[in-house]
Amino acid sequence: MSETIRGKERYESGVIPYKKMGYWEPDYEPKDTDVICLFRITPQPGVDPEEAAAAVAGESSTATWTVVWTDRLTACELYRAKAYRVDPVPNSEDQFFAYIAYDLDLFEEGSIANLTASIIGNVFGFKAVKALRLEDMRMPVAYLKTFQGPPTGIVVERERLDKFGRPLLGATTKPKLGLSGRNYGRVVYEALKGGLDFVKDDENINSQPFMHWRDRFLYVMEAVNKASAATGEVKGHYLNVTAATMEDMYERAEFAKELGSCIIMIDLVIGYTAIQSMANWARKNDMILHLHRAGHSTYTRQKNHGVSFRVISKWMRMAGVDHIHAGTVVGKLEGDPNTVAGFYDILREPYNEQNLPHGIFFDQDWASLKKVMPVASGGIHAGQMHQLLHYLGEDVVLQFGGGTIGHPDGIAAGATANRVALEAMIMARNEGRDYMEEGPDILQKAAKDCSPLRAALDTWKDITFEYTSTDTPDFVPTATASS
Ligand SMILES: O=C(COP(=O)(O)O)[C@H](O)[C@H](O)COP(=O)(O)O
Ligand SMILES: [Mg+2]
Repeated sequence: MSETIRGKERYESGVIPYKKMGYWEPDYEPKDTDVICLFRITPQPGVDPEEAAAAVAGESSTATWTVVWTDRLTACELYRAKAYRVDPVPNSEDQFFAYIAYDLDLFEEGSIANLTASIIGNVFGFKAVKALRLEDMRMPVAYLKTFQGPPTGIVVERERLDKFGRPLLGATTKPKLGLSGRNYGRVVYEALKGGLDFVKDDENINSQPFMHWRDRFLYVMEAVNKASAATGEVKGHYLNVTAATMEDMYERAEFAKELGSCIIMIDLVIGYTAIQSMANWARKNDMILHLHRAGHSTYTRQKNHGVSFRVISKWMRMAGVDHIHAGTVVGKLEGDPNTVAGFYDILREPYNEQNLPHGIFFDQDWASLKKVMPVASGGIHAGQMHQLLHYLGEDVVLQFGGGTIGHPDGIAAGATANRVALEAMIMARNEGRDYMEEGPDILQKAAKDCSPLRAALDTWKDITFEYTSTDTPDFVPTATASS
């Protein structure tokens, strides 16, 4: 008992050994081949920020709580992570940005599981810190080259779909649970026939008693094929293959392929290794891989603790997904314009320059890894089309679940409203008009010739989910990041 209290007192009085053990090196110059992490650290009261940073460096690399003689049997100077810089977080009393560099030799090639077991393995429960958030990472090109990245990428996806120059349109089938296979297929057919490019399963649709997965796949693909024939366009439905085991997921993915689907879907909750395995499968089978970020808010939402979604975006581009849900700005789920723009930059750019307002702390060369198509989904509707195009750009899937299936005149009308609104906005953009400023007028004009759009605008006119101050980053980043 007395030992435990002494241990706690050591933390509270700031006497923790990691700095002395060599995990704090203010003169360290990170190498091009180092992995660099930026942590937001809230040290326990009384713990010196440099000590806390050294503790995080230690526990996320080689250290334990005391000196071990076996260190001397290793190249410990090389393998120790180095905390080399600590800056106070502007406008905060007790938070610090800590920069930590890790040698490339600490990580197995091409394994997100191995990377994360170090970087987020133990440190988040560490007594030396009250809270800890992984804000950003700089991946060295040498390390990125050991990952294969997205199986398809934005360019090839557009070529396969034969759709260019506009965002793609999708919808999540609703209600989330309960439809039988045949009714489910009807929703899919109507939405595709009405003008959408994709429909998708919801994150929690797998193989429940009301609709087993094979029924879902059969009815959905019948709907996709009929809609393609009726419209002359390539159509798709993200068949969610998420299941309890890899064997089940492979079986479902194979069946999707056999039925001619161009895309399958997985949920983030299946885990990093399972995602990488499904990416390999998609690569071998010429399949687009859609990822729903189910579960991420449990660790991405709090601004002082957890992992930023920009880091998850990086890991997923490396692991290899083609689509990832990345926020809407104007929809029902949290995300301010700048932070969401940062996620989209990470997914779509070949090279990210440091952009502190977007939350991007490091220059990042993506080493030719393909681009991931961001998916905007959650509480969006046709009346927001100008805002969606303005905030999210052209390489994005705009996905309207309630905003298609909740249309008063039915699902096909909901889909048509979205397609007409999008095409009106794209035409305005192509004519060089300020579609953000003129957006509402452009939509009203288009609605004169399109009664489904008229009904959509009348139904959802007032609904915009404004972002609130709690969703904005709680710092104005002024510190210059080094890389
Ligand atoms: O079912 C929906 C949206 O339905 P609706 O369009 O009816 O709101 C998706 O699961 C969420 O968008 C996920 O959120 P995110 O995309 O932020 O991960
Ligand atoms: Mg959903």
